Formats: sequence, structure tokens, C-alpha cells
Amino acid sequence: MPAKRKDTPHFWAIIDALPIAVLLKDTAKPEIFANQQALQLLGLEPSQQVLSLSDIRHIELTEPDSNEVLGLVQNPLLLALGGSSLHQVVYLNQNQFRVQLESRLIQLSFTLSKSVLIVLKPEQPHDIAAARQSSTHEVSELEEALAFDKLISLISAELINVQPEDLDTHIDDALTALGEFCHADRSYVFLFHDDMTLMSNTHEWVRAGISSHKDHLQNMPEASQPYIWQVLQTEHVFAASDIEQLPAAAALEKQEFRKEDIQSILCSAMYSQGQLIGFVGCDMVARKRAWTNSDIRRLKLVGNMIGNTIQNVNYRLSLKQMQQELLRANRELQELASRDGLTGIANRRHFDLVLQQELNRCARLHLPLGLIMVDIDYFKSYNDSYGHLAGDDALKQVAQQLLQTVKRQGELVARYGGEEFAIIVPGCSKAELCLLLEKLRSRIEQLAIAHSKAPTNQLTISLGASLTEPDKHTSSSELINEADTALYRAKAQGRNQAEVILPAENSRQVSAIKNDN
Ligand SMILES: Nc1nc2c(ncn2[C@@H]2O[C@H](COP(=O)(O)OP(=O)(O)OP(=O)(O)O)[C@@H](O)[C@H]2O)c(=O)[nH]1
Repeated sequence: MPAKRKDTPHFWAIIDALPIAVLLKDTAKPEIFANQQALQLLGLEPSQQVLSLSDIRHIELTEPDSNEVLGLVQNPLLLALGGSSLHQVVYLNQNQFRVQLESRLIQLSFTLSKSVLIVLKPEQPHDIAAARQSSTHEVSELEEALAFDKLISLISAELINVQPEDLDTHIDDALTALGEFCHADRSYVFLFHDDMTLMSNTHEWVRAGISSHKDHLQNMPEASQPYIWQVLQTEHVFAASDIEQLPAAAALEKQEFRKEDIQSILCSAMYSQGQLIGFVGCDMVARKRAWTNSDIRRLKLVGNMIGNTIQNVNYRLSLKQMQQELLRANRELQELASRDGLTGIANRRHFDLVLQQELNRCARLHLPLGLIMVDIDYFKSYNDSYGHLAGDDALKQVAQQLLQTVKRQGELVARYGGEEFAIIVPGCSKAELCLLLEKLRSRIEQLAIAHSKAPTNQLTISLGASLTEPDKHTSSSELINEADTALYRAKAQGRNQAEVILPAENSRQVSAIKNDN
């Protein structure tokens, strides 16, 4: 049930059940309510009772005689939704129904706002001629101005939340409305480039049979049209009812206008955040035209609307860009905060987080969890013999070897502190853990980093591991303590070897993996 129907359910139920097709729009709200008859007539789903303007725009309507599809400007549904009084016969394309449209503004006694009610009447063929006659009556200038304003307000209502990808379509719609209502031959938008030295014709509407020059009007330097550029900046509107009457200073413009067969031209500056960003304009090609105040008013209206929309879209784009930059900076910061500065592998902070996560996960899934503590042997004397920088380099090499050996998903190698590393090995069996320990030990041995003060004459590591089947009571410090105890034993038993504490029926079983050398 659409939210707005909750306020006055009886009213909506009555409208819904009416035997005539009704579209109802609260002038203050964007949604349009369609009753069941209207949905059926428009070929829409019975459940789609709340329509948007876009839904309406996509309904194809044709002229009864010419069978021409009605464009945006002549679309009687849109005009009626804008509040224009209409009595018009059109065809609905999907089933060739003849539909008569009527709209009127009604004041509902139990709602706060004005609403537009549109009645759609399927027509009998013999009624069409009479209905058409009434619809072709000359529309007075006032009515036309009203219809234009309503159409523009409908378009601008859609523009408020326009997405960047829909901007071009909406500007094209506005130019179509402008061109048709001003009876112009062309309507267009020019935008200045960021540095204000060039301008380009970005959007254009041309009447059928009139030539387009958009492709040639790209990247035009200020010097090629200096007069119009200056007039727009100082007076905001450039109006020439006869281009031949333009002053000598407009010689370059006249040359360009003749090339495009322009007889009369009207342009209005567009602003975004108070900055001139371009202009919107109309050309007369077929005949000269004395521009009226209402032409200028319409042009300014469309120019303001497009300028505001471009501003909105630019705000949105820069907001999106800023959000993306913030997210990236955040990710980089997070990444930095979880890395060890010297070795580039995970740091203690990240290790603590991951160990707790893995502990919880393994307890939940009843998986074993292995934890290995690694300590470089005789590292103090290595530093003393070879210097602190060589010590740093050895630490980096060891870290890289550990990282390359421990590669399974979910496993983590971290620098625990000083010359000590910690490795989390979730879901591994006792045999797998023992194999990994030996692999790690031998990899460091194979690095063959000379260490004259060590009994083996090279840099080695000792490893202590714990293997647990954690439950929700197991703590990370328990695991670390067990692995540390195992490491202490490996050191005590001669170094360059590994020791594991395994789970065994309520007690711990100790197993040593000795270096055979
Ligand atoms: N170069 C360098 N040395 C470090 C770093 N962090 C810790 N160390 C050194 O690592 C050494 C660790 O020495 P000890 O804890 O005495 O252990 P050990 O000499 O390796 O002896 P065992 O562990 O018993 O084999 C100390 O000399 C620390 O200064 C580091 O970032 N860079």
C-alpha cells in the first residue's frame, strides 16, 4: 500500500473503485495516483498505483489523424498534470484505444492541498471529430504561457534529483520545450570551459528541416565571438531581431550567424554558484523575429533551470568524488595502521584483531586453531656483530620467507614485536601444523644468512606452536601463552627447532620437532 494512502484510505478506495479512469496528483507532491481503470487503460500493472512523471512520459500517445507520436511538448498527459484544462483526443499506442483527456484543478475538502484530477475517457470513434474540433481552437498567448510554465515546472521538478547520467536527456527536454513554445528553429546550450577561454555547443534542438551546426561549434575561442561574449557578461541577455542590424563590433558574430543562416538570435547567460558558465539560446532561420519580453522571460527561465541543474549535478559529482577520496584515504590509513613499518607484514595490532576473529570463528565452526610463535636465534649477538642495519635487513628477509611459506586463505603472518613473529593457522590438523613448522624452520636455514656467533654459523629460528580446539571460553592469551611455552622449550632444547603443544583429552600433550642436523 503506498504510504500516502494510509492518511485517507476510504477516499483512495473510492477513487480506485470508480468506473472511470482517473489520475490524481497533489500539486505539492511528485507522485501520481492511478486508479484501477486508469492502470488498465494505460496498460500498466494493477499493483503499480503510484506513478512517477517518468512513467507517464513513457506512455506513447499519438495524434488521431496523423498517427504522429506526440512529443514532450504536446504530451497532453504532462500538460494536464501541470494543471492545464484540456479536452483532447489522443490515441494510446499499445491498443489503439481512443482516449479523451480532461483535467481540472480540484480542492479536496479533506486534504490540505490542491490536486490535479485527470479523467481519461475511452472515446467512441464518432465523437472524435467533434472533440478534435474543440481541441484545435487557437490557444491564446496567455494559455500558451501558462502551459509553458507548467511544462517547465514539471521538467524542473524532475531535475531536482537528476542523476549525472540523466542530465543530458533533461537538458534536451528543456530545449525541446523552449524551441517549440518559442516557435524557434533552433534552441541550444553553450558551456564555457573551466578556464573561460573556450566555449562549446553541448546540447541542441533543431526543428525538422533546419540544419544543425553543433559539430562545428566546439572549442570556440573567446576571440572568435568577442561581442556576444562581452554582451552576455555585462548585460546577461543578447537579443538580435535582425542580425544585419548588429553593430560593427559584432562583425565576427555576423559572419558566423550568416554561415548558420540565422536571421534572429536570442541568448541568455547561465550561472552556477554566481559564476557565468555558458548560455542558452534560440535561433530563427526561416524568418526574422522581433523577440518579445515573454520570449526573453522563457529563455531566462530555462537558462536558470539548466544552470541550477548543472550546479546540482556538479555538487553531487564533487561530493561523490570527495566521498571516494575519503574512502580511499581511509582504506590507506587502515592499511597503514595494520602494517609493520620495517618488514611490511601485518603488525601486532592487526594480529590481535585477527586472532580474536579466528578464535571466534573456529569455536563456532568447531575447527582447530594453530598458533605459531617464531623467534630468531642469537639475534642480539647478530646485531652486535653485524650492526643494527644488518639486523633490520635480516628481519626483513625472515619476514618475507615466513610470508611466502604461509599462504593459505585465513592464515596470517605478523611481526609480534622485536625479533619475534606470530603466525595464525586456522583449520589445520596436527600433521599439517608439524609439516608447516619444519618447512618454516628449514626455509630460514636455507636463507643461509651468515652468523659467526651462532653454533650453526648461520641465522636460524626457533618455533613454538599451540594447537587448540577452541570453544567460546578459550581466550587468545591462553593460546599465546601455550605457544610461548612451546617456544621457550624449543630454545631451551638447543634452538633451530620447533615444539608443539597439542590438545589431548583434558590435558596437553607436548611434541618436539627436532632439527635432524
Ligand atoms: N636490528 C634490529 N634488532 C632488533 C629489532 N627488534 C629487536 N631487535 C633485537 O633483537 C634482539 C633480541 O635479543 P634477545 O631477546 O636477547 O634474544 P636473542 O639474542 O635472539 O637470543 P635467543 O632468542 O635466546 O636466541 C635484541 O638485541 C634486540 O635489540 C629490530 O627491529 N631491528
